[in-house]
Amino acid sequence: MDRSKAIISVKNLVKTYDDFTAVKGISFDVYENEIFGLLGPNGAGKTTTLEIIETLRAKTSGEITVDGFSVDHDAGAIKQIIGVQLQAAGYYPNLNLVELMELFSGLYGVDIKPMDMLEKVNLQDKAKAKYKALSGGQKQRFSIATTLINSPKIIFLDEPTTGLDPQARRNLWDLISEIRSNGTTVVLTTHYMDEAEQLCDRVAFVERGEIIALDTPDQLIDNLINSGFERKKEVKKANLEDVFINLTGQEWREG
Ligand SMILES: Nc1ncnc2c1ncn2[C@@H]1O[C@H](COP(=O)(O)OP(=O)(O)OP(=O)(O)O)[C@@H](O)[C@H]1O
Repeated sequence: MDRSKAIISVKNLVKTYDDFTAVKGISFDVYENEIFGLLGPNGAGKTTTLEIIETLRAKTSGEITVDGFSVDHDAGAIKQIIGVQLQAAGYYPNLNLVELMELFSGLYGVDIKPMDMLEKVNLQDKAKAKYKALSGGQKQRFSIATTLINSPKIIFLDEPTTGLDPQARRNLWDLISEIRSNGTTVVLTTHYMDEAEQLCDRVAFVERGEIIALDTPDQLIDNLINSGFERKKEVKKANLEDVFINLTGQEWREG
């Protein structure tokens, strides 16, 4: 992560829906090549914020730049350098994964090798499968592959691991880390605190349209401990999820 360079800058972002204010003047930067998490309860305003940055939703007020481009004047340029997960409804049911990749690369106007994209997310064995025949984890991996088609500088992942089993989640964390290692900035939303702790360089807690904390997971935890907080119960060195992973193995096995 390069702290000297903000690749996304959000200043005083406000979004109102009729008389309801969903986002109440939030400001934050995302640094180049970090994994940045937006955390918070249902309805906090995470998806709204993401979609405004992605230029898919209009803001009410505030200023946003993405890699120096303004969402007000340069939405087209922003779309070229970001990767966004497509809605599953866009995955035509009669096409297999290779054919879908060909279709999407055509839409982006880029020339990619579909098998290379599928290999990036370890779905080469499913090249001829239809999307609906994939497991939950495989569907998510395919969806992440579609964000990489235009070799974006930044990808946005909205709850990438919701509904997945522990192995599939950990596999996806590895994939997201690998994407970052290859130089891509990642902005994600999640409800899972273990995910944020393991994966994110920095997290912003959003509640009722406001950012109530923003820092590295480590610093946020240290701040809490320094304030005198103590867990009521002694924590064991492993938890039930570790038992599950230990019993069932960690390899890719959702096929
Ligand atoms: N198109 C819309 N019209 C009216 N209200 C909306 C619209 N979209 C979102 N909202 C409201 O704005 C608030 C924020 O919604 P948003 O989807 O951004 O929350 P979220 O933090 O992503 O929640 P979740 O974790 O459930 O996905 C919610 O109260 C929601 O009902």
